[in-house]
Amino acid sequence: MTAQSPAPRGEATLRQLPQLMTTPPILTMRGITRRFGKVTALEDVDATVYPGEVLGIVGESGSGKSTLLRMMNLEDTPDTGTYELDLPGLGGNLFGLDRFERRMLCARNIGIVYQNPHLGLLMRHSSSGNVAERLLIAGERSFKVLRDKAREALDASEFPLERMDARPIELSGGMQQRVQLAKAIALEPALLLLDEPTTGLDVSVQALVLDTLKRLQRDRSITMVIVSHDLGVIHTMADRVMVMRRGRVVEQGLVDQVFQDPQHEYTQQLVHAKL
Ligand SMILES: Nc1ncnc2c1ncn2[C@@H]1O[C@H](COP(=O)(O)OP(=O)(O)OP(=O)(O)O)[C@@H](O)[C@H]1O
Repeated sequence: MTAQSPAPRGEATLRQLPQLMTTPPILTMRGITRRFGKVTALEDVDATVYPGEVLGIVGESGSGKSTLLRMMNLEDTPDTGTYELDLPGLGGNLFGLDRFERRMLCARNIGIVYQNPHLGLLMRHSSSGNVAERLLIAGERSFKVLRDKAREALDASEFPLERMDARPIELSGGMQQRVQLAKAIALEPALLLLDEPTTGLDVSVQALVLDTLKRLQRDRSITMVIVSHDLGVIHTMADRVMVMRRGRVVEQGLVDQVFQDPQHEYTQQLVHAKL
């Protein structure tokens, strides 16, 4: 199948990407299948992410987006499949690492922002303490360095610094997401994972958080994977998009290309529903 020949309806359309990605991918997943009892959350999914790009993953509820992101954060292991990150000192399938190795690898290299801040934050610890905790796991012990780095990450996330000692439970949803973001970027991760980071926020707050993410991406060239059911968020944030349905990737390509000229019937429905 080429980009020139339209796919028959109902058939997966995996478009040829332009030869823009000249560097090797930072993230490579192959043949990921995950079943929960009789439910197949992911079926033979491949994913590739290139340094400095933003990959969007879109699809209806239950299509497997969060399960795939959890795999990228090594929170879950598939029934079959491999996962490699092209980072110094790393080699082979990361699903083969033990619990401690996974924890250290994630603390040092991967940041994540969850839709539900309760998953990412200790709600009754201070905001700066939440960020410092991340640095502690990675081995930092100096109180001054912890405090300075936490402040720096909160500032970069456009969190109001006069509230840095407030507990997340006392903060608005938008501010809680900024604390999660600060925690996620504190160690300048090679990969930032965002699971519906703005879902549930007011539209105006959502726009502000997306602005912060875009600025961070532009200033630091952070490689990001963002999951959303909202095509607008994916369109704003992502360079490339993967469209998922029932645990499979049905279409992928450059965002403008896929949204302006969707080939798969399911993507066409998504795009037309948004218009
Ligand atoms: N721990 C689990 N135990 C049982 N089933 C699970 C588990 N995690 C995910 N599933 C199932 O796997 C499928 C994919 O779920 P997943 O959360 O990845 O979808 P999603 O696309 O992220 O959906 P949403 O947008 O609603 O978050 C769903 O049918 C879900 O019920």
